[in-house]
Amino acid sequence: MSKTAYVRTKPHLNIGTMGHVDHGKTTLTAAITKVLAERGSGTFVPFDRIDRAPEEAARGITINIAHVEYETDTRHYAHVDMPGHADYVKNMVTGAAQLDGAILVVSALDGIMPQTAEHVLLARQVGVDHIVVALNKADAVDDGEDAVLTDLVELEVRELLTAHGYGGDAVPVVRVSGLKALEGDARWTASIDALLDAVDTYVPMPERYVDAPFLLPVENVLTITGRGTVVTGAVERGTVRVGDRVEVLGAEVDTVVTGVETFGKPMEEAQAGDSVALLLRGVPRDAVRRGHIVAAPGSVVPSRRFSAQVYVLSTREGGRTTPVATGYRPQFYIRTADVVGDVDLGEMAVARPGETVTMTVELGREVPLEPGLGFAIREGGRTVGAGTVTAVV
Ligand SMILES: Nc1nc2c(ncn2[C@@H]2O[C@H](COP(=O)(O)OP(=O)(O)OP(=O)(O)O)[C@@H](O)[C@H]2O)c(=O)[nH]1
Ligand SMILES: [Mg+2]
Repeated sequence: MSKTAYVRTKPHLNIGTMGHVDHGKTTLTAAITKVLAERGSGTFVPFDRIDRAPEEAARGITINIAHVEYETDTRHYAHVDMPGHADYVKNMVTGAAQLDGAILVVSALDGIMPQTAEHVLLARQVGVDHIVVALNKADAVDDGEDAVLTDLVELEVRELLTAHGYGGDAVPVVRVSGLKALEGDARWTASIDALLDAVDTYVPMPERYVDAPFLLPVENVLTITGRGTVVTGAVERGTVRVGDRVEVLGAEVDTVVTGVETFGKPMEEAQAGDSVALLLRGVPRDAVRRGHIVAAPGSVVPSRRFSAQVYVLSTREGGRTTPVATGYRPQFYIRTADVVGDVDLGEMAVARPGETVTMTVELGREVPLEPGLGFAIREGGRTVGAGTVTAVV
């Protein structure tokens, strides 16, 4: 089994598609890989390979986010295709947490829909600072009367972005057709080129904390027969190499990294921002779970209590219809972890939908926490709040 090693020749960024169900995220993702494959940089990943990641078929585990990789002239990208269904927001939260930028896909035919707004809100909350808009299905609107409607959709999207602090006037909005580009239509292939140019220029290279102690939140755990247990995820900070000692917080095991890969290619050193798979020596498959943290030994201390600033989603945004009070016990999505927590609102006592409040939270188990860390609050399968840790108590 000879595998070509990953050679770092261009800066690496993590981006992804998000947006309402059926607005064309997966089609656009496939189209991007096709257009770039034809330029000679990357492999075409057809639609049905994105919606159904090979891992999902082979192992019967649910990987609700599909990763593809591609290169433009200046950058190497890992791209996640976010599912649009409300049920999958949890995956969006954990997937979006590692995004340096996002492509918001909005159908020019339908305009802003509830999940368009929900994804923008979540993106803001998990720290995605740059959004480029793909006004998709532009092929299906004719150049006459419909053009006015498309202008209105564009205006509406810019307003939505501004309302969430994205400076909507400056955001690139590119009219594209993923479907026609996939069919090889020259006009629409050019629209994908324009979209990629917008991503290349508008999404800046983020600061990578490569000198900090290594930390990787575990997204998935797999077993490779004959090799051992593999964890996957994005390196949040630091670097890791084969032979490095690490600890798995949550599993409370110390181990050694015996393999580092990205997109199936072995790499000498993974660094902050890379999506990787780590082979861990002698760790039983069922000892490690999504939500655990692989870190440089002794570099993080998990805790249970923190104070936070939280925005309680309004009813219109899909949030609760009634206020929350002290004693409220929802699920907290922190990095890739999903932990129950007790809310104490102090003197405020209640928080109404649409309000921003401070609260103290006591989690059901310890997780690594630090000021500035973003999280989502979910209840009965929907997002009801989004917050930021202000202090670890
Ligand atoms: N006319 C037209 N139809 C499109 C375009 N892109 C996607 N579609 C169609 O829209 C439908 C949804 O496309 P998908 O790519 O599956 O949408 P999605 O956003 O990934 O959907 P979910 O993953 O289910 O949220 C399909 O029938 C596509 O063929 C486009 O550019 N033009
Ligand atoms: Mg899809």
